[in-house]
Amino acid sequence: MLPGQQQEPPAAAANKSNRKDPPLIQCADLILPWLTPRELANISSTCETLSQISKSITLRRTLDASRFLEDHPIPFLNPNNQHPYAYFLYTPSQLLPSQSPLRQPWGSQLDRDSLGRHRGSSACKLNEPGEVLRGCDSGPATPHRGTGDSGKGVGGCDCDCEGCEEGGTGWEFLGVEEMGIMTECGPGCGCGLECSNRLSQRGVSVKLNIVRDGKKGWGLFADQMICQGQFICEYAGELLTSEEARKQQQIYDELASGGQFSSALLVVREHLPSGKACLRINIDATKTGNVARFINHSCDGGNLATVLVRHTGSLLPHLCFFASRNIKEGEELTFSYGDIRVRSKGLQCFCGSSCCFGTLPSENT
Ligand SMILES: C[S@@+](CC[C@H](N)C(=O)[O-])C[C@H]1O[C@@H](n2cnc3c(N)ncnc32)[C@H](O)[C@@H]1O
Repeated sequence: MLPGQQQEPPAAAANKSNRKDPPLIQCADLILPWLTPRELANISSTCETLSQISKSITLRRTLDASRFLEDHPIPFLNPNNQHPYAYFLYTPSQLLPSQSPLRQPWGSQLDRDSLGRHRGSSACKLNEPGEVLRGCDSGPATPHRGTGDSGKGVGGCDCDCEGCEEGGTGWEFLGVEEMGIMTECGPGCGCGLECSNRLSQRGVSVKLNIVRDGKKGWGLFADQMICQGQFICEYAGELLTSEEARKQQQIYDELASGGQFSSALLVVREHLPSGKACLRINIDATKTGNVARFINHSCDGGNLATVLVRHTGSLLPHLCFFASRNIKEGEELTFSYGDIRVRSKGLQCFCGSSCCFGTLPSENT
């Protein structure tokens, strides 16, 4: 049971006593979820009612980082309670910066009712870059849903592409430092999200939580037993050009030098057999991302394998995490951020593995 889960939310208590409040106060529970933690703190200091509503919003934010966009709530667990949650905007999949919302409601009483249980229902969901937030008002986001009675394909769809007939291609794990590669059905296929060859596009289905550590900050943990090969999540965030990534990295490095700041900009290079990089993808989950932004580094490679998943008919691959071995409930999910350390005074590594290098990997972006 999560802290405070059985208590009456302060907003409910506040609502009871609020019936005669001015309309602005009555609307506060609709407006305040759009605010950042700093804005919430400022508004809390103006009156007791707004303070109570802010507290209930904070509580609801701690209960689900995913805003009901994934199958299960992904709570923040923080024993010392000084940092109840990390603030960021949520996207279940990668998107272009121009598609990234400026604000997003989080912690509203209405979230569960209005967004649905998870993104497979009537939730707003994101798809390929250029096709954002489909399904907000129009029900399930499966534009090519099959009839299921044609006898073709799997999972009840009528797509006849090779991937569907094979019922998923699986992934090939190439080793800790090498990336697996996998192809799924995508916009170029006739099938919908229910197709069994679109596993990673249905979002996070394993139970996870986000735990605060005094040295590493937040980390992503398994809240159930996870079997080797199971899909965990995509690394979702804003897709940057390499020039944008370099500029952002400089800004993040400056902020990190002041302490209390964690960036989540990941540079993925796909290599040719010759060893030359042939594709570079920059995914920045610092402002907008999903729970993968909380995955910490481990020098021993951790328990996650990174796999580049291509969707048929889509140009850019998606970086996804799969369990590289069986993972016990309560274990932290980690992977290796790389093996290059260009900065002499890199950030100290607290992975705790026997082969710990002492500093976190760092590359020139
Ligand atoms: C992608 S974020 C991971 C989530 C982060 N811990 C947070 O609180 O948001 C990467 C940052 O986490 C921290 N981190 C990740 N792995 C670490 C490790 N093994 N030791 C120390 N800090 C780590 C570093 O600050 C790094 O820049």
